[in-house]
Amino acid sequence: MSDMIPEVSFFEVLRNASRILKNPLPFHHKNFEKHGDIFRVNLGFGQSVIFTRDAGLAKHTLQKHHRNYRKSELQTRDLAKYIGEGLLTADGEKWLEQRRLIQPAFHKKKLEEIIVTIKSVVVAELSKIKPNKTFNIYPLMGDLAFQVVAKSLFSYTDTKNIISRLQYITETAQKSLIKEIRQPYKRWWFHLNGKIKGTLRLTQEARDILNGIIEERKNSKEKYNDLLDMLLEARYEDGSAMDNEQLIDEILILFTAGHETTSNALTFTLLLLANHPEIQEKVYQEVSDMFSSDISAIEQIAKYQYTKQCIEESMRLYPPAYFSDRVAIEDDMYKDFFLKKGTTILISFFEIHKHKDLWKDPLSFNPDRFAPEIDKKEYSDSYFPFGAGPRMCIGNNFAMYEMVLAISELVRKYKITPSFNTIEIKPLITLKPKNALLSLTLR
Ligand code: HEM
Repeated sequence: MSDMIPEVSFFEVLRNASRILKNPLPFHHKNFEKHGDIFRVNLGFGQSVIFTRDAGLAKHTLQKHHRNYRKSELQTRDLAKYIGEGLLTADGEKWLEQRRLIQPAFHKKKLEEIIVTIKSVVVAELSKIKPNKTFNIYPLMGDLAFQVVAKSLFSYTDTKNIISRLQYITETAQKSLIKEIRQPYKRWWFHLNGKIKGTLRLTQEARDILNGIIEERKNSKEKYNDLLDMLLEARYEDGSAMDNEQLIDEILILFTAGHETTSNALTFTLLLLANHPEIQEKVYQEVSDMFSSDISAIEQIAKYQYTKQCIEESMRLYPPAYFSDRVAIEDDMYKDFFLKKGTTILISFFEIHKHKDLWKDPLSFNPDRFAPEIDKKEYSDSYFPFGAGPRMCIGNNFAMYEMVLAISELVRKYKITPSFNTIEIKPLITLKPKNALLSLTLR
């Protein structure tokens, strides 16, 4: 039976191999333009992957027919190697059990309890800015995002050096993983030269550090109302709590899932605001007006609507999680397309977010697309910065709170000017900014 899906030959893949390794996005785009919104890439040796920028197929796999799909081994087994089997990397029953257990800690009402911590970390990190100098803002946003997750978890642990060490280990493990995924043919060499062993040693060190923090907290009579307390108090249906090993897996997952994505989104938003002074001015009007009445962090988040729209529009143009994948568990149909059991579908959020049939003037930065008077239905089926369906990002509200606070604090204090020509991207596991050179002058 023909599945009706046009195919990109293995020869084409080989011919473009070095370009794909550097940056696969232009190859994807060229093929979407040539073949339409769904095509198959032949990877040789009987292997193939379906690529899609069909928003309907994205919804089909992630939401409407999600029971017929699981994540690929790349997103589960490979990623779990260093960060363990937690929410992001687990599948099936284990995932569902963990999601039910952890979801309440990320509920908006619960997050309000840690918002003061988030804001104080944002303010402390931004105080490190040296004004009137051109510098790369990306590392600062990386530190900010890591500190926010870490302090939300362990608000009152004396952890300054410990947190830096955990950040170093998380980032090193991520870099090793990218190397292994991008150069699978060199895996034997990474084993031989001790790179893989070295990374595993580092992640074991992180696990030992976290075990110490958890034990200390369990033995303490104090209540801190931070994420760690919430995770320690969470109970499975049978009344039991997570054991230390599972808790450590989940903490490492929160570090990994919550830090690079957020720092990418923050950086891209700042680059776009630098390039669009009139939009930056509108954000400044919003945040400087409100601040005169010295409102609380939670009120800031509610009121800084235009700031939020800028972040949403930035994640449309530069979605930090720029793709996801799913594998069909059983044969399935989508429209006239046959999706055979075992087929891997790679969903390009990057392409969906810029599809000319879905967005007007798709390449322009226009935060008004997300204005409150616009009916959400107009874009909700074509906009996936946090994914969709039951596996949608658990930290979406957390991330939005953090980003609104960071962008508003920054724009209120500084005028942002660009020291780059065009915004360049580095598509790795997440979509990273390449040249985040900015100059910040005190207002
Ligand atoms: C701008 C920031 C963020 C973006 C763009 C983002 C994006 C995403 C996306 C697209 C997914 C779904 C992946 C899929 O279905 O294949 C996801 C899942 C997840 N995210 Fe986020 N995320 C962000 C911030 C955060 C934060 C701050 C946390 C936690 C503190 C977090 C924790 C998670 C977890 C645990 C999952 C797995 C959920 C599950 O499978 O049940 N993320 N994220």
